[in-house]
Amino acid sequence: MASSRTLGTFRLPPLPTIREIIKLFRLQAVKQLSQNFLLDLRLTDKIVRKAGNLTNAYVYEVGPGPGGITRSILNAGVAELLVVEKDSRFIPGLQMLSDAAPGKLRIIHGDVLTFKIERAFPESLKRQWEDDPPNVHIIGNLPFSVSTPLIIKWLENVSQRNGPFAYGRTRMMLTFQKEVAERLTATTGSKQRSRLSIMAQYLCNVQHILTIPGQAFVPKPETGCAEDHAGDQQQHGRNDPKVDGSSRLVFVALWNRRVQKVCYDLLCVPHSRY
Ligand SMILES: C[S@@+](CC[C@H](N)C(=O)[O-])C[C@H]1O[C@@H](n2cnc3c(N)ncnc32)[C@H](O)[C@@H]1O
Repeated sequence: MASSRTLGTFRLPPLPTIREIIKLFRLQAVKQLSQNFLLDLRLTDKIVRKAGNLTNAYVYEVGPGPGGITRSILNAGVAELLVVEKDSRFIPGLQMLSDAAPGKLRIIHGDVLTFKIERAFPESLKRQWEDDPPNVHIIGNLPFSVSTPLIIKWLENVSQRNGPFAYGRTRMMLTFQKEVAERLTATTGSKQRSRLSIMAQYLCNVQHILTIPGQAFVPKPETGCAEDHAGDQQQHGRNDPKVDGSSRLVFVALWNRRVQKVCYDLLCVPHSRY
């Protein structure tokens, strides 16, 4: 195994740009899979830097798509990056990245909602809940269509200390449409305060990290993509004709707290009611 110094200084060799990869493999975005890509590697580098020091880390990326964030994670000197992508069209482009970073990128063609990450990384990474967090991180520009069910599933996993949290207090850096991010971070008394705010903040320290304008994505997200949002409006009885959840996405970091008690009752509510 390479020394930590070598791992920390790894850089990918020159590669086709993400735009060229999209052209080469004809990767037009598919609306049903909430595909909105980040092509600017300076932006993806910035996002990945916000996840903290990833030197020698084990990282789980959700929905790598054409691989912008994936490249930035690999350049951060990780020990291993495991990506789970549902759309098979992206696999050849990711394979190209894997060839450029031998032994570092593991590609799973699968569904993040069912993939079992708890067995994917070495047992030796596991930490007690009360210890410092393990060197395991989750990063993802999440597809809108799965972001709410996924975060609810993961909060349930946090409360039960299983799934990605079988390693300990695994940290997460994830995108959400603006409205969901506002609910995740809403403080007591604010208009956006909801079950999701209470659950997330009971279990984790939740931080708004970065707002990304819609123009940074290709294609720019549309209102129709925000499937979660419809359920949200129903739940809160809001009738706001101008929904801008589509135009901005927000990266939110969730740092699991050392809470002792679980709040399982809250987690049993179907996701459409958060
Ligand atoms: C918003 S795009 C982000 C792509 C890329 N990470 C970026 O930032 O440019 C979401 C990605 O998640 C993938 N995806 C959608 N549903 C998924 C699922 N259930 N499991 C795994 N990947 C999924 C899509 O195919 C797409 O590549």
